[in-house]
Order: sequence, then structure tokens, then C-alpha cells
Amino acid sequence: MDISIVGSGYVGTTVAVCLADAGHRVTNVDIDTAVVDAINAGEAPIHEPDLDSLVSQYGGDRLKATTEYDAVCETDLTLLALPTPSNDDGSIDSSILEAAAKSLGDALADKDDPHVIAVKSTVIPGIVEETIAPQIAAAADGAIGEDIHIGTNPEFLREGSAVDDFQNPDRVVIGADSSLARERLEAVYEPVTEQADREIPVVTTGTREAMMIKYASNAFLASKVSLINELGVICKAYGVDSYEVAEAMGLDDRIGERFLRSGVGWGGSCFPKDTDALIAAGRERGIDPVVLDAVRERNDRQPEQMLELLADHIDIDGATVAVLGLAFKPGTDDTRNTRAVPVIEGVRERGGEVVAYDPVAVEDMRERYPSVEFEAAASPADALDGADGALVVTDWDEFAALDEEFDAMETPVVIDGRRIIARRDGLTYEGLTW
Ligand SMILES: NC(=O)c1ccc[n+]([C@@H]2O[C@H](COP(=O)([O-])OP(=O)(O)OC[C@H]3O[C@@H](n4cnc5c(N)ncnc54)[C@H](O)[C@@H]3O)[C@@H](O)[C@H]2O)c1
Ligand SMILES: O=c1ccn([C@@H]2O[C@H](COP(=O)(O)OP(=O)(O)O[C@H]3O[C@H](CO)[C@@H](O)[C@H](O)[C@H]3O)[C@@H](O)[C@H]2O)c(=O)[nH]1
Repeated sequence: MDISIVGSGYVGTTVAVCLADAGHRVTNVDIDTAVVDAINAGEAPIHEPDLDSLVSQYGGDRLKATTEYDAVCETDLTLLALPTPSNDDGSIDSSILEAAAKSLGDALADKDDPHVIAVKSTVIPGIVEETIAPQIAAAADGAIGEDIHIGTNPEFLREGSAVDDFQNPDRVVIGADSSLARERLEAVYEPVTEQADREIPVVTTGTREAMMIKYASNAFLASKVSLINELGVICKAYGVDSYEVAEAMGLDDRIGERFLRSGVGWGGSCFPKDTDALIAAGRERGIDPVVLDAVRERNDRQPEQMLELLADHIDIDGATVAVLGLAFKPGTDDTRNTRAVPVIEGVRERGGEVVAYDPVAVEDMRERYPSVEFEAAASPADALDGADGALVVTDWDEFAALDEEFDAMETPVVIDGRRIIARRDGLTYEGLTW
């Protein structure tokens, strides 16, 4: 099938190469010429495992990129993978999606056959049906259900394992209010599910339900981590290792072992934004989302917990503190809502200096958070050399191998926010929840 994808960031690029790999011809449309040039040159515009080799295999060939929306007319279906950031009150800002909808509609005005458009961006139910679809139809001068067929197709990939998640998903969710939208979306995923290394359930539902499945899934996972974080803090107060507790809890099928790693909390482009959007959506309809409010609050408290533990061992005022990890999770250069921000700011507010190390995320951190002050180190050893304390924020594998590097610290105090460092003699080690 000929597929166009508008927006070529973490989702748009990953989905595009994976669909090309499944045999489709894919065109990415993006306003960023650097992104477009990279893809056409066979280079991945973002850091993501396995993405480089796939983009170099298909980029400029079965996968093309362009800044021109007209390219969508040569395709059967368009996926919209545009950012949906938060407004100040946590609700979704759909303005980028709306601008793209207008450009898409203008382009589709020149297309003769019916076109299917599926929104992959995460948006609250109603936005697609009441705002995006009518705007596309108006610009295209077409009728919904006749010339323009709308669907939603939420994406569940995780950064750091995006390619594998897309190729071997736990489920595919297709939201469609017309049979043409449903049939074409099913055809998009047929070769993907055939290639997968296990049976993949394909859930077909309405456009609104599909989007709520996405929000509810993220809210559930964020809640699971916040709950284990709160249980973990209580465990530590009683001298109990929360990881031992979580391991045994996870053996209960009803609980499940995944997303039970307690620590400095969740970040990223999705859990914070999507939880806030659901809270705002609830309030908008007069519902007081007490559980989700608490989920958010527990997450906000974890970095503070880490700083309090550090202050139990050193005077942060005037100290040099090594921060290990800036990415919101390992395997990505993405620092959106990384816990490193409140951690570094907390050290600075207490009068300390920060020397930070991350294998890939320093540039992203500098661009996104120019006011967050830290000195970048070239290696973990350089960050630790002469430091009065260390805070582990991201569970990069390379941190697990650190050992004698801690001996070069002025005072070898490590507060581990991700349970990645080995305890040993000569190291003052504190786990956040163990
Ligand atoms: N990042 C994830 O892991 C993930 C996973 C599932 C769902 N989502 C959702 O998918 C959506 C996209 O997220 P992302 O992380 O891929 O975003 P992103 O910021 O990484 O990428 C968005 C891309 O859209 C482009 N763009 C912006 N305006 C445009 C326009 N008018 N026309 C064409 N291109 C335009 C940007 O240049 C950028 O390349 C969001 O709604 C997000 O919540 C993200
Ligand atoms: O046991 C755990 C698991 C995760 N995290 C943290 O939670 C955050 C999110 O991690 P993860 O879910 O692995 O990465 P994301 O790329 O943010 O993926 C989430 O958000 C995406 C965007 O909506 C969804 O597509 C995915 O299904 C959903 O897992 C990170 O800061 C992790 O460090 C923990 O603290 N403990």
C-alpha cells in the first residue's frame, strides 16, 4: 500500500521505516528540512536502537520524505503523527495537529478518490471527530464518510525499544467509524502482524474508544509506577528492600512483573503529558480525578526524596554533585520531562554545582532546557572525579559497570535512583526505595 505519514519524529520515523520494512511504500511529510534530508540520505533523524540500519536500508527508496503535502495525493492513507503538547492547564494543545489538518485538506482538494486519514497522535476523544476531521473536510472541500474517511490508530511504542515494540506489539488498536477506514487500516497492519514473532490481537473499535484505550493504558502504567514508588518509600522507611517485595508481587498474574521498578519516577513525552490531559479532561466534565492527581503528586515527590537522601550524607551547599544520566530512560537521547531536570534544579537551589554525564542526551538537554545549569562530562569517570556525591537518574547499562571510578570521588556517596549501581565496601550507597 502507498502510505503517507505526516510528522516524522519519534513515532512518525519509527512507524515509517517499520511499515517500509513490512513491504509498504511510505512517504514522510515533515516541515523540518533537516529531518526530511536525513531520511532521504538514509540517516535516522533521532537516536533509537535499530533505527539507523532500517533508515539506511529503506531511506530514499521505499521510504521517502518531503516537505510537500501534495505527496499525500499519491497515497491511499495518511497517518498523522504530530506533536500534541500540553496547555498550561494540562489539556491538549491541538494547534499543531490543526495546522497540519488544514495543509492536508488543502492538498487533498486535488485528489479524486476517497482518502483515509488516521490520527496516531494521542488526543482526547472528541478532538478528532469534532475538530480535526471537519477541518480536513472543509479544506479539501470534501464530505466525511464519502471523500474523507477518518480513523484513529493510537501508538503504544516505547522510546528506547520503539522498533521492536512496533514490530511485535502487544496489540494493534484500530479506531474507525467507516468501513473503508477500518479496511485500509487493517491492510496497513496485515504484513506487520504476519511478520511478528507471535500472534498479535487486532482490536477494532470506534475512533473515540481507540483514543481512550491509549490514555487509559498510559494512566494505568504511570499509576503502577507511582504506586510502587510510594510502596517503595514506605518499604525503605521500614528497612525493607522494595525490589524483593516487587519481585514476589509480580509473580501474581493479576499484578504482573513489568513496570514495578521503583525509583526517581517517570518522565518522557507521554506519561506526564497524557496523565495531565486525562486529569484535565475529567475536570472539564465535572469529575474530580483524585487517583490520577495522587499519581502525579507521588511522581513529583521522588526527585525531592533523592535530594533529601543526599542531604543526609553531605552538605549540598558548595558541593559538586555528579548526575549520571539525563535521558528520561535508557536507549534514547530524549530528555522531555526527564527527572534529571528537577534533580539538577534541586541541587542548584541548595547551592551545589552539577557535573552531568549522559552518553547521548547532553545536546537534547541543552536545547530543551537552556536554563538548567550543569557542566557536561565526557565520561562517567570524569563526572565522578572529585565529586562530593553522585545521583543516578537514568539506568544506562554502562553505569552498572562502574566500580573504581567511585574511588576518585571526594566523598564516595551514591544515591541510586534506578537500582543500577552495585553496593560495595568503601562506597556510601543509598537506594531510593531499598
Ligand atoms: N514519543 C513516543 O514514544 C510516543 C509514543 C506513542 C504516541 N506518541 C504520540 O505521538 C505524537 C507524536 O509524538 P512524537 O514523540 O513522535 O513527536 P515529535 O515531536 O518527536 O515529532 C513530531 C514531528 O512533527 C513535525 N511537525 C510539526 N508540525 C508539523 C506540520 N505542521 N506538518 C508536518 N510536520 C510537522 C516536527 O517537525 C517533528 O519532526 C504525540 O501525540 C505523542 O503523544 C508518542
Ligand atoms: O518500572 C518502571 C517502568 C518505567 N519507569 C519510567 O517510566 C517512564 C516511561 O517509560 P516507558 O514507558 O518505558 O517509556 P515511554 O517511551 O515513555 O513509553 C510510554 O509512553 C508511550 C507514549 O505514549 C507509550 O506508547 C508506551 O506504551 C508507554 O510505555 C521512564 O521515565 C521510565 O524510567 C519506571 O520508573 N519504572
